[in-house]
Amino acid sequence: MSAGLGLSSRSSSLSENYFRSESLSEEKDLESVPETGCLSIIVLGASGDLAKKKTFPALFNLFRQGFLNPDEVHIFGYARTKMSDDALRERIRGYLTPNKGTSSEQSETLSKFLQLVKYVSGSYDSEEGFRLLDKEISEHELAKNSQPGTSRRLFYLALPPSVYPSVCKMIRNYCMNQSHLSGWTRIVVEKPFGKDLSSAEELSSQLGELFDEEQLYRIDHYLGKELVQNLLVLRFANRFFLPLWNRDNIDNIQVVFREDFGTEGRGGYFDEYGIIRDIIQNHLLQVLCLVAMEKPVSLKPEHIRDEKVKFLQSVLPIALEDVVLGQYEGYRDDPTVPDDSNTPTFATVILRIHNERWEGVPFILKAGKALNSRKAEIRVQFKDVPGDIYRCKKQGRNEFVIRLQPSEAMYMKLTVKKPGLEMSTIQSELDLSYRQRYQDVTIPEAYERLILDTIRGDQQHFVRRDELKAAWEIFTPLLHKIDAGEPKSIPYKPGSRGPAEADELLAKAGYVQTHGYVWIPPSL
Ligand SMILES: NC(=O)C1=CN([C@@H]2O[C@H](COP(=O)(O)OP(=O)(O)OC[C@H]3O[C@@H](n4cnc5c(N)ncnc54)[C@H](OP(=O)(O)O)[C@@H]3O)[C@@H](O)[C@H]2O)C=CC1
Ligand SMILES: O=C1O[C@H](COP(=O)(O)O)[C@@H](O)[C@H](O)[C@H]1O
Repeated sequence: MSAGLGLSSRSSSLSENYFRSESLSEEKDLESVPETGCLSIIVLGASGDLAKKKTFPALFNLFRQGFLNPDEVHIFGYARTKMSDDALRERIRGYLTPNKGTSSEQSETLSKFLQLVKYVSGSYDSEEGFRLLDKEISEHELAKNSQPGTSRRLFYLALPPSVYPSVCKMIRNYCMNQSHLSGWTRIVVEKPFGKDLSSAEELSSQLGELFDEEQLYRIDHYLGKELVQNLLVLRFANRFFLPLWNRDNIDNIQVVFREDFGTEGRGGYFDEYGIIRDIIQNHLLQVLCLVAMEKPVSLKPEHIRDEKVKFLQSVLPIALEDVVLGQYEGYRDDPTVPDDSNTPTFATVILRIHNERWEGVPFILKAGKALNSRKAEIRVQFKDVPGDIYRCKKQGRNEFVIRLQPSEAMYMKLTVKKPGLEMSTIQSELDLSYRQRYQDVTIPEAYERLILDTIRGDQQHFVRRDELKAAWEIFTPLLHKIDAGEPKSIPYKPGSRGPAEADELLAKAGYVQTHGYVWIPPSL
């Protein structure tokens, strides 16, 4: 097994007993603390959708790349569903992508991983189940001769947030590692973290009474995506961008999420939350913070998160004329969705920023389900060239596009001379397409990277409590209005671009769409 995530220059393997060993560790000034205890990863809600599709596959990928040492690691699934260890293994087996190699090597790796997985059944609010879980974990720790106090326990809550408080209480009361020496107990919680400011604050207080902020990892998987992780490097390690990244040069910025499928199978959950809580308030806003925040004092996680909070606090209250909501036709056919639901499955929201760098620049957040394509991207549109002697304005503006998925890429749309004898101009691009440029690199899944960060104790890519509060402060007034029935969601056809009113809002905000130019990801 090779340790090949490309994250560490010194040592990437946990078997070498270091955490926080990223190549930037000196710059980050993070201590490298040797860890000798065994590691138990407990997936609560192991019978669920996220666990099988994301959490276990991420653990398997870390295992096959050498980041989880079988001599130290044990993985426990926990849920109410009654099943055996083998039944859980069978449930997740089909979601674990084999590594390269012969088929016998592949099946050997798979079965070694599955042997690390055990299952404990119990409820989320009873002492009995958690005492049993603790017993199983402790037996594993003893079997590995882990010195008391050195073992590490990572609890991953792949559960509906309604049960977070009771589960955290049970962990606190019955399953804690005795955290002296270098051991620890860490809790990963999934979004949504609340439904609005007050519910999020209540949840934060409940969890805050049980665990220190350093023990809580609020995961937002967009922060684990390769091109999102690249944003600060791009902005602060390149001279190119420093003088351009401001209101003098940039006309507008969009962060866009599109899916070409609806809420199939998740209608009940989705109708309670809607697209703003599901995607915009968390994933897109987190991306936006990294696009727009000021340079942090250093790469220490707290310095980075301080800057994100400052940016969030400079967002002005959202005006209703800066919002367009949509709902795709057929959404209400789902039996779990009420016939009169106004829940948006599409939204365009413009944020306005009150600070020196961004005053007057609209930040357009757009997300939709059941649209004509699946993609997520950041689009930075520059102002027109003053004194345009080539009269190329009609061809479109300079844009810098960061394609988060699919086909990770960064490209700059610019005007060039059309090759040939005539002196005329066309739009073209400088293109850094990852699949072509980094052919030998497998881009890790977001969850892989974030679970590894949790094991290493690096909270940089997790949402801090004050950051969460600031994010809810921005959206709560609008969400309460939508919950009360206004503004209304405009119907749109599945497979379309969403409501035409959204494009009109973009044009009003100053976005100039380029016609006739399409970026095509290069093929190998
Ligand atoms: N699925 C996804 O793609 C994503 C999910 N998330 C978040 O991850 C978390 C888990 O999501 P997901 O796996 O889809 O959820 P599921 O609905 O599949 O729930 C996970 C498990 O929790 C238990 N459970 C379900 N409902 C309840 C309930 N009302 N009370 C107590 N236990 C319950 C069930 O286990 P049992 O009955 O066996 O105890 C179930 O298998 C959620 O917070 C979700 O928002 C975030 C991003 C993407
Ligand atoms: O958190 C969520 O994200 C997924 C989209 O994730 P991606 O990594 O595939 O872009 C979305 O489908 C889901 O509704 C939402 O809860």
